[in-house]
Order: sequence, then C-alpha cells, then structure tokens
Amino acid sequence: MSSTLTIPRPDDWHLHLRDGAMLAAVLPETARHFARAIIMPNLVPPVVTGAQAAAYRDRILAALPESMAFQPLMTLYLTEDTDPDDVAAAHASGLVKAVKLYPAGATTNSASGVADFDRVRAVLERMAEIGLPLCVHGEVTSPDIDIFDREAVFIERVLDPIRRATPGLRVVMEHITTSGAVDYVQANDRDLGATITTHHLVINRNHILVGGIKPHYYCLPVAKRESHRLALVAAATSGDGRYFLGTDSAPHTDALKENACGCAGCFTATNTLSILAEVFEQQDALDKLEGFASRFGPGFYGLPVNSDTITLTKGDPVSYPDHIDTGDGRVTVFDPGFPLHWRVSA
Ligand SMILES: NC(=O)N[C@@H](CC(=O)O)C(=O)O
Ligand SMILES: [Zn+2]
Ligand SMILES: [Zn+2]
Repeated sequence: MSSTLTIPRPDDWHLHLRDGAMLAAVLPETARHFARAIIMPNLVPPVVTGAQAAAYRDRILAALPESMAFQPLMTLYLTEDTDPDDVAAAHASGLVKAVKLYPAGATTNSASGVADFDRVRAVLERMAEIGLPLCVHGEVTSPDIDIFDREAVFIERVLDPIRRATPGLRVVMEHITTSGAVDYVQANDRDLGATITTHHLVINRNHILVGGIKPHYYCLPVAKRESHRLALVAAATSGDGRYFLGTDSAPHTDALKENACGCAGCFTATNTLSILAEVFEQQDALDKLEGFASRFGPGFYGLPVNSDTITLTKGDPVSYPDHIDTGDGRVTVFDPGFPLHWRVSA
C-alpha cells in the first residue's frame, strides 16, 4: 500500500469566495492547495456584467497574499436582462469561463436569478455558438415541490428542455446530489459534465437531522439519502471524465448558520483534499483522485492541466482547525466525522 500520492495541483470548479473581509480570510484556505477555481458570482449585488467580473477578479487578486499563486476563473450571473454581447465580449477577452444559472430563489443570494427561461434564450444560444459553458444550480423552486425532489424535477422540467432547445450548449450540472443526476449524465455523452462537492461525498440527510439539527451540514442542494451519496461516490471514483471536483465551499459566519433561519453552505476549502483522499482510499480508488481533482475539470473547460504538483502523505491523523476567524466573524470548517490521515505538501 503506497503512502504518498503526487498529483498535478488540483483546481476547484465551484467556489464561493465572497468579498471584503470574508474574501481575505477564505482565499488563502483555497490558494494553499488549489491553483485555480471557478468563482461563483452570487455576491450581493451579483456579478452580472463583464465589467463587474473584471472588478471582482481584481479584488480577489488584491486580497491574495504575496507568497501565494492563484488564478480566479470568473463567471457571470445570468439574469433575464443579461446582454448576449456583453457575455460574448467577456468570453472573448479571456476574462469569463462560464455563465451561472440560478433559478430565482433557489439558493443563497439567488434573488436576481432566472424565473422565465424564455427570456434567457438569446444568451444561451450565443453561449452555444461561442462554446461558453453554462453552470447550473439544478433545483426548481416551486413551493409544491418537495425539497428532496427539487433536483430531479429540475432535470426533467428545466434542464433537459433547455439542452434540447439549445443544441451545442455545454452545461455543467453543479453540485449534483442524486443518483438521478448521475443517470442523466451517463445518458448524455456530449456537452455535459457535473461537479461533485466534498461534503456530498461524505454526508447524507441523516447527518443533518439525526440526534439534533446540525446547521453546519445544511447546504443546497440539501444532502439526500444514503443511496444517493453512494451513487455520487461511485461517479466521483469511477474515472469518468465527466465528473470533477467543485467543492462549493461556501463560507457563512457561525452567527448566520447557527440561527433560527440558518443559511445554506458548507465551508470545506481548508480540509477538502485530506477528506477526498480518505474517501477515495476507502473505495480503493486513490489512483482516481488525480482525474477527479486535477485533470477532468481542465479537460471539460479546455484549459491545461497544472504543471506543478502537490503530494499527499499518509500518516498519523492530521488535525485541521475547527474554524477560521474572519473580519465578519467565525466560520466553522466542515467536520467530515472521521479521522483524516492524508496531509498535503507542495
Ligand atoms: N451551496 C450552498 O448551500 N450555498 C451556496 C450557494 C449555492 O451554491 O447554491 C452559497 O453561496 O452559500
Ligand atoms: Zn448552488
Ligand atoms: Zn455554490
């Protein structure tokens, strides 16, 4: 049994960095291990235009400690007023790597998202033409749909019709949580990929609800039953290039999580790679971690694999801080609930 693993430096294909004091505190947690990340645009107000994305990229780079290297890959938040020409220009300049679709009201800071999908048709058609991927938060929001069914209903009622109406549109199903989403990817071999988070490989809905409500395990899409978690683990460890890491590391202060209306998001940037090594090892699939964390994302986005490497070394349990301090307050680090033995070094 080998006890070290050297892989190309990973990237994170779904990350929330926020802004201001929170950005300054969480950015090093990602940049320590990851070379690049797809940066989610759900700020308040959202990052809608190319000019806003350029300004946000500059704030991220300004917050990066001098000793660290990190490349933010920017996205635009799709609204019903998004201008196809602005999107195309932001793509052509190399600034923007994807457009993000949030159904209005589906998740944290999604109030400006899309309600009427006909109103974004022209943008989607332009994206298909120029090869710019659409990243999708795949949940419907109708109050009559059970929260555990929202991903499945989204695939049937929204995603599949959009893909059929827009041939050539490249889509990333973000943070998939169900075996149905895996089945949908399996059945569509062109223009479709999916990110899987660290936490959805680890927790099921019991972790959130059994023995008391655990706000730090609450995220959207909400974790589903164990059979779905197992389907995600199988997909992530399969070596299939359509599944890649998007941590969805989503910091919120403890005050906002441990709250009568606690907000959604798990903060996993700090210990993600150690957790993933443990999960992949448990499946006897450590050799598949490189594809999932370092190769398949660049493959989908048409970017080079990073040329430097990281090394994971197995030994005595590694401890990570249980929280980080930020100028906005404490942020709890995701607790996988099992000991971690793989430490990361350059
Ligand atoms: N995943 C989450 O639970 N929360 C994300 C939003 C998102 O990715 O849906 C956030 O911005 O906090
Ligand atoms: Zn989301
Ligand atoms: Zn997210």
